[in-house]
Amino acid sequence: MAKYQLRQTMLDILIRIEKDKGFSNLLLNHELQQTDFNEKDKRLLTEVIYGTVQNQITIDYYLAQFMKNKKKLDIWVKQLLRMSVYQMVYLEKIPDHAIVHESVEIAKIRGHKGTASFVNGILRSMQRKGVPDLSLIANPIERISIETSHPLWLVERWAEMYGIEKTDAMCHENIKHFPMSIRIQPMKTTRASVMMQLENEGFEVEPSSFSSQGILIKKGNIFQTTLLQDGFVTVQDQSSMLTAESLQLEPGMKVLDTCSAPGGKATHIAELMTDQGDIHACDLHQKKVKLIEEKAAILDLHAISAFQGDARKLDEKYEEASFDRILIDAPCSGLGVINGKPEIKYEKQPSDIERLASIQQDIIETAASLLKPGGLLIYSTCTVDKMENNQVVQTFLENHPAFSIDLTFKNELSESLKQAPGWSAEGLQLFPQDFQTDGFFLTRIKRDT
Ligand SMILES: C[S@@+](CC[C@H](N)C(=O)[O-])C[C@H]1O[C@@H](n2cnc3c(N)ncnc32)[C@H](O)[C@@H]1O
Repeated sequence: MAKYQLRQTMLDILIRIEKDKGFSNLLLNHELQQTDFNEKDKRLLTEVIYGTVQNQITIDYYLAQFMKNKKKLDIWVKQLLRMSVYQMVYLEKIPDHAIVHESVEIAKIRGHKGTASFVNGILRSMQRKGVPDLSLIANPIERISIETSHPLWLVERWAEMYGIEKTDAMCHENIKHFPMSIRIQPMKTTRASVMMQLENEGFEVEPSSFSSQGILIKKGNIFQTTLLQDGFVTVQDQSSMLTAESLQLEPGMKVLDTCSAPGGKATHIAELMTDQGDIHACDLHQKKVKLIEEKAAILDLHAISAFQGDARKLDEKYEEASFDRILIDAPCSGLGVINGKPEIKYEKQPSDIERLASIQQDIIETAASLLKPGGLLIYSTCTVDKMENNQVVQTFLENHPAFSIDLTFKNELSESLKQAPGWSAEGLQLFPQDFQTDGFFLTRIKRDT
């Protein structure tokens, strides 16, 4: 193995995340499959990559205190400094002198003596002087932004929409470690037997209160079992399980899933219909249609037919009032999944939210016409933003008196969800801090006539 291989790999991944705007989880999974690092090193690699990206604004604030000359750094130098600071400030297990030594050696290999001494100077002064106390930042918006590494515009936007306290809690939750959740395939196994198997293998698990198929994994790595590849379980955030759970599905129904890839919710729909019925799963991108098919195949589900299509034009493919149930799990800014995909918070701009809200509006306008009278439609997103959630739904209802919000789905949920703080006249906004799930919005709409 080449010298400093682990840190060099960390650095290469961080450079790619910044250059290619790649998703850290995808790049990391790919890398972990390629390398022959031992489990301990793989864990450290994961921790440093996520931690460095997750805390980037905080780290840059720390670094700025030690860089007199504000010259623009090469990407690799910037990322090397960031990952070194992450390890020095956030990880206790590695001594600072070892981190500084390795970083300086890597700087010598990748750059020249001058770069190495620049890196050495900054890291040694930080080691000597320590980092500034962020709680002393007087402006609360700025403090939250720097403490939790969320861009200022986003903190301002959330504070305006949800108040400063909720925003503070949400931003802090977004940088914590969340337990993962899985959904069992109930036609192949039971929740009790999967939980028992996992416990026997040393996992810590808990039943989910969101779905009778859900299991929370508090400790253990599900990817090291054969349960996923054998199609007994699939990974799904608990919040997402609420969509199919709230559709009042029955075997034999005709269902449309307008934005379906990679098929997490379509397969849940099929399971709740005991794989009997007609599930039309649409996605805009042909290559993603394959993902839906693969997920259905692995879970042994056959009632789903996946196809490429634009949800804004589905009225050209189907007659009005064709479906008993419709799910619109709309493309969105993803500001609810910052915890697992931290780069989202740096990449999204207010203009993206406006653009997406307009697409969401077009999708709901078209898809709703395909719902039968008496039928139910779920509109959901994995974002926390009123423009993409409450406003899209409100505008739709204003223009379509034949539809109304059916908040009775609240009564079908668990006691804890009934008490969720995010209920409004438009539906349920889950905040990450409420149940340690993705930030997620859903509502149920009924076609009355
Ligand atoms: C939030 S994801 C869906 C996740 C999926 N429902 C699941 O549970 O696995 C949104 C999906 O909408 C797709 N999409 C974006 N614009 C679309 C459009 N105009 N019509 C149909 N699908 C679209 C994206 O390709 C993406 O796969």
